[in-house]
Amino acid sequence: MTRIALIAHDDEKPEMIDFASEHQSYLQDIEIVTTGTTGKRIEDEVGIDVDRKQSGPLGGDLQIGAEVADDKLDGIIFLRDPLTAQPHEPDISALLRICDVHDTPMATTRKSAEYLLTGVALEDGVELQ
Ligand SMILES: O=C(CO)COP(=O)(O)O
Repeated sequence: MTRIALIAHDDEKPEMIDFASEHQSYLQDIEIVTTGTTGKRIEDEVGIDVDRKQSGPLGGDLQIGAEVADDKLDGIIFLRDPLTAQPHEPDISALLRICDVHDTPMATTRKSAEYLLTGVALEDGVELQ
């Protein structure tokens, strides 16, 4: 089963909700893992079930990184806020690094997220509109 992670920093959460709503019909058919607050908002506002880990500052990025280390993820969409310092920056760096180590695709902007999801869906034989 295809499994992807969705993560967004606070300023980027509206963008993530918009993205998840646009692709709701595909996302509801695959497994989604999220950090805590991102996942709560996706569940409440988009209406798809997700596997919610801890909030980012409490270790959620590391929990998702552990899945990458186990090669459980087909991709990560991580809409990062490039203009705000995060208290858990070391965890974020660790997640980026482990994605590089395992060649797990990561998209950090809306447009790259569209490309990533299009590619992942194609591997499932699904053409996103
Ligand atoms: O901080 C985050 C990723 O680094 C996101 O965490 P939340 O989804 O809990 O806000």
